[in-house]
Amino acid sequence: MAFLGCIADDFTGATDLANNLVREGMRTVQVIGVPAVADLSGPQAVDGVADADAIVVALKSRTSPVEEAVKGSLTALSALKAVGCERFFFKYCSTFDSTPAGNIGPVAEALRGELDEPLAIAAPAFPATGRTVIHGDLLVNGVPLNESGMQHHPLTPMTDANLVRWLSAQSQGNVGLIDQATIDAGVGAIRERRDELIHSGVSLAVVDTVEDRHITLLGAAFADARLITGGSGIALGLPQPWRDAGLIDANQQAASLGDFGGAKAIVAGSCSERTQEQVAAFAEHHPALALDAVTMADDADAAVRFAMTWAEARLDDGPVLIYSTATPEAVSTAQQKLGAAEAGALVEDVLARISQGLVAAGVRRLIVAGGETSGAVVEALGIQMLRIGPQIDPGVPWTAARPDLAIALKSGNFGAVDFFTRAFEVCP
Ligand SMILES: Nc1ncnc2c1ncn2[C@@H]1O[C@H](COP(=O)(O)OP(=O)(O)O)[C@@H](O)[C@H]1O
Ligand SMILES: O=C(O)[C@@H](O)C(=O)COP(=O)(O)O
Repeated sequence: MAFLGCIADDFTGATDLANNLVREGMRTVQVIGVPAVADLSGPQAVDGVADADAIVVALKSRTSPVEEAVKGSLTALSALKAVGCERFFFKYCSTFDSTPAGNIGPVAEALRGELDEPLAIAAPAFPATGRTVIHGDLLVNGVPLNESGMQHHPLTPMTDANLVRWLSAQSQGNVGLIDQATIDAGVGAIRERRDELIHSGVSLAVVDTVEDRHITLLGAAFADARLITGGSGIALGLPQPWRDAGLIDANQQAASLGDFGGAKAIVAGSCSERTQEQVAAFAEHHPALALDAVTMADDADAAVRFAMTWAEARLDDGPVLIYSTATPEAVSTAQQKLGAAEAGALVEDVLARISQGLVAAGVRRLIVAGGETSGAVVEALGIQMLRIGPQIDPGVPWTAARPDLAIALKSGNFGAVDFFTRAFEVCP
């Protein structure tokens, strides 16, 4: 019976979390969306659920209206409770992707209320990918979040690096901070600070995290919490204290995925700085097709047909890349013409239909870049569950979507610059 139930607000985030849990020796199943949650128990139960230590439910709730995000997350929580999970994890982005309206605060508060926990930590940092929190400020490779490129995100522009302020704007309750000095003072000091915050009426606490040792200390201090909220980094610190307390089994090996043949393709809808670099690096030596959002708006069907004709002529010769990845200036032009949400939805829809076409044309190893984009693609492909395989770079594993389809969901900002070529060398 699974011990840990996780609710992830997007699909790349869900595989990132599942990857870290697997690396820490927990048998982990990732299921897709609220419909799949209904299949967690009973005779139709998704394969692997019965033996899993952790279940990760991937939602696409990061940018949905607040009420929808809260409702979907509570539905996932009750399904996870129904299959016997005792601890819960709300996974959001290591760059805290959200708007001043939500959805991190409202979802965290709803889950905390439902679980009757007095306080939940907010722990987005993932030092292995360069995300740290110090004095409550989120840094990406040492640069404040609001200067890191994330201020230009098409859907969740992050214009303030201070998470206490950002999370307070989204929350009804009070938000506090557990700072680095307290964490360095050890588990006892962290727990004292937690109690102090609870007594002063704080219900969400941002935690500083600069190095991996902070993750270990926080994991030990909060191993008894029923709810953890954060990025996948904090999940690296939890399995060992749970094992020490006899709550989960000894270390398990991640299953290998087997062999995948067939054609290879990449679909990129992320406009993050790192994806822009990865697209440029790949396009230097491989076929790459850029799609323009404004042109798509004129005739989306024609854009899909054009991309498929282009891809089908090249798939036999090696991996191809189809991308809408664009500079902040190009994104802003498209958003002014179409509206930000409308442009995002249109591009996601076109890339999702192209992905369907690619799989129908024989692609068996598919990389998708971008969290929202991945959500749209996985939904269009009708995938219900992903089995986690080998890691390509921190936060991004290959997964098996079907016995004959390997898929890697890459967060916009994750992966080395040569990710798109190297991924196919790691591929099962
Ligand atoms: N050229 C473009 N113009 C406007 N919006 C775009 C363009 N390309 C992609 N988008 C949208 O930007 C959003 C990128 O978000 P996402 O896929 O989550 O990437 P990331 O992982 O970098 O956050 C998606 O909604 C996508 O459809
Ligand atoms: O925590 C992270 O950075 C990732 O797991 C994640 O959530 C990525 O989201 P996108 O950048 O939208 O892919």
